[in-house]
Amino acid sequence: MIKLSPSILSADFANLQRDIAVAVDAGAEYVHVDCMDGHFVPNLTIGAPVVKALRKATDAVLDVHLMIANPDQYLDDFIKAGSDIITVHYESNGDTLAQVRKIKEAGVRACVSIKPGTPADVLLPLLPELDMVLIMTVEPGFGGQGYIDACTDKIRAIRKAIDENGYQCELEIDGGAKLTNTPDIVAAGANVIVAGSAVFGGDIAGNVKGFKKIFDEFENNYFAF
Ligand SMILES: O=C(CO)[C@H](O)[C@H](O)COP(=O)(O)O
Repeated sequence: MIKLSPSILSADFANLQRDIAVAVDAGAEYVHVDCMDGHFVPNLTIGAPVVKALRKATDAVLDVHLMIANPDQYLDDFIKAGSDIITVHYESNGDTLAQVRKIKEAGVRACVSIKPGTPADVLLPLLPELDMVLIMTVEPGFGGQGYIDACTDKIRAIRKAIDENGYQCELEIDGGAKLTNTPDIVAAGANVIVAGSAVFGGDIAGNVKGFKKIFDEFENNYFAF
C-alpha cells in the first residue's frame, strides 16, 4: 500500500493540531515530523517536547525524522515522547545498527535515512533489520526544494533489494514530491511519500486527496496485471 506522510515542517506551527487533523481526516496515513538540531543540518526545528505534545493531540502515526548529529544523546527522549517510527541518519554520529536495535527494542518502528550524496549500497546490510528506509531526495534542512532526479536510481535499487529478499521494509522518500512527479516516484518503488509544501501550501485536504488519487491509480494499474 502506498502511503502519504505529510511533513509538518510546512504546516502552520501555531496550529499544528488543526493542520494535522485536516491532513489525517483527508486520508494521510502518517505524519512526518522533521527534527533538526542546527548541527546535522543548518536549521533548528522540533524537539522531543513538541513530539510529546503532538502525541497528545493526535492518534496518527508519528513518523519522526531525526536530522541530528548525535542520535544517541536523544533517542530515549524521542522514544518516551511517543514516536511511532523513528528515523536516524546513516551519516549521523554513532553506530547506526545499534541505534536501530535500541529503537526496535523500545517497541518503536526503526528507519534509516541517507542524504542525496550517500550511495544506496550502505543500506543493504541494514535492510533485514529495518521497518522502513528513507531516501532523501533533497539536501535535508529545508522544505520547498526541488526533487533531485539522480535519487530515483537509488529508490529503484533499494526497491529491488527489498523485493528480491522479501524484506518487510517500507521505502519512504522525502523532499520535492509534488503531484506532478509522484507517479514516477511510486513507479520507481517508493511506497511512503513525504510531502510538505505540496500538502500544507494551500488547500490541505484537497492536496492530500490529490496524492491519494495518484496512489489509487497506480495501485489499480499495478494490481490489474
Ligand atoms: O526533511 C525535509 C527537509 O529536510 C522535509 O520533510 C522535506 O523537504 C519535505 O518538504 P517538501 O515536500 O516541501 O520538499
